[in-house]
Amino acid sequence: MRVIRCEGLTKRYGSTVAVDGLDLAVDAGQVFGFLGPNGSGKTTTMRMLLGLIAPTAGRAWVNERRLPDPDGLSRVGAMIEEPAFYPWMTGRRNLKVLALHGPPPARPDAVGAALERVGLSAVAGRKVKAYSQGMRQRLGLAAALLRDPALLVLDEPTNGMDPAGIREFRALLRALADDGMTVFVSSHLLAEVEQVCDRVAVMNRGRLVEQGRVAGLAAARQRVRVVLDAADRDAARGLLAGRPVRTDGPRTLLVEGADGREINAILGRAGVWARQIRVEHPGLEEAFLRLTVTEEETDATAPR
Ligand SMILES: Nc1ncnc2c1ncn2[C@@H]1O[C@H](COP(=O)(O)OP(=O)(O)OP(=O)(O)O)[C@@H](O)[C@H]1O
Repeated sequence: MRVIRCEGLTKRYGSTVAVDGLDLAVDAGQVFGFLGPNGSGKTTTMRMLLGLIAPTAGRAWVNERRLPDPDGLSRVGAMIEEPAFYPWMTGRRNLKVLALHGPPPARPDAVGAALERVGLSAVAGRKVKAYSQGMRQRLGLAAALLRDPALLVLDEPTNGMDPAGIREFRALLRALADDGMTVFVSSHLLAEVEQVCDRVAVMNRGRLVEQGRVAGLAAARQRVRVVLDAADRDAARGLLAGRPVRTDGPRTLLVEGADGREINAILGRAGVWARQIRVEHPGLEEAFLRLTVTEEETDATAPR
C-alpha cells in the first residue's frame, strides 16, 4: 500500500517556489527519510501532506485518500517543529490533555501505552519543565502515537538531541516500522538517517534530486581514486577534462561516477601510468553533500 503519494506537488510563496513539482511515493511499513539542507522545502512538503497548508498546484494522497480528505488524515500522527507542552504539568498529564482533545478521542489506555512505547514511563510523573530536550522530543513522539496512526510524519525530530538520545530515537523509529507503522522523517543530517531508513528522497531548492533505496543510492555514487606520480597529476587531469574530476592532494585525482577500467584505459593510451586505481563507494552522507552543493561552490572550492 502507498501511504503517501504526490504528483507535481508545488507550493509557491510569491516569487519563492518552496516545493517545485514533487513526485513522491512512500510504501507502508518503511522508515522513509526525507532529506535536504535547510530551506530545501521539507517542512513545506510535510505541512501540505498534513493538510495544514494548501498546495499551489499538484495532488497528494495520504492513506489512499486524496487530500484534503479528513479520513486520510485521521490516521496520521505528526511532530512538526518543537512540540509544545505545559511546562508545569507532568509528562503524563500533558498527554492526558492531548488525549481528551479529539477527534477522535484516544483509547483510555493510550497514554500509558504511548509513554511505554517511547520509554518515558519511569519519568512520566515529572514536570515537563525538568525534562531534557531528548525527553521532550520523546514526549512529542508519544503525543503523535496517541491515536494509533498508520503514518507518522516527523520533522527533524532529533534536532537538539545528544548522540545517545539520537541513537535511542533511531532504534525507536525502527521498532515502530517493524510493527507496521510507516515513518516519514525529515533531516538535514544524512548520517543518522542512513542507518535507520529503508528509502530516502533528497530535496534541494524545492526539487527532488534523488529517490531510492539507501543502499542503492550509496552504490550509485561510486568514484574512482587515481594515485599518480606528482609530476603526472596535471597531465592526467587534462586527459580527464570534461569529467567530474577533482584533486585530492598532490598525487591524487577523484573522478565521480566513473568506471575504473575506462579511466585506466584513457590514461594508459596517453602513456600516463597510474600507481593505483581504486573504485570507492563513499557513504551516502558524502554523496548527499555533493548532490546539494551548487556547481559554483564546487568550482570555488575545488583545489587547483
Ligand atoms: N510561509 C512562508 N512564506 C514565505 N516563504 C516561505 C514560507 N514557508 C517557507 N518559505 C520558504 O520556502 C523555502 C522552503 O522552506 P522549508 O521550511 O519548507 O524548508 P526546509 O527544507 O524544511 O528547511 P528547514 O529545515 O530550515 O525548515 C524557503 O526558501 C523558505 O524561506
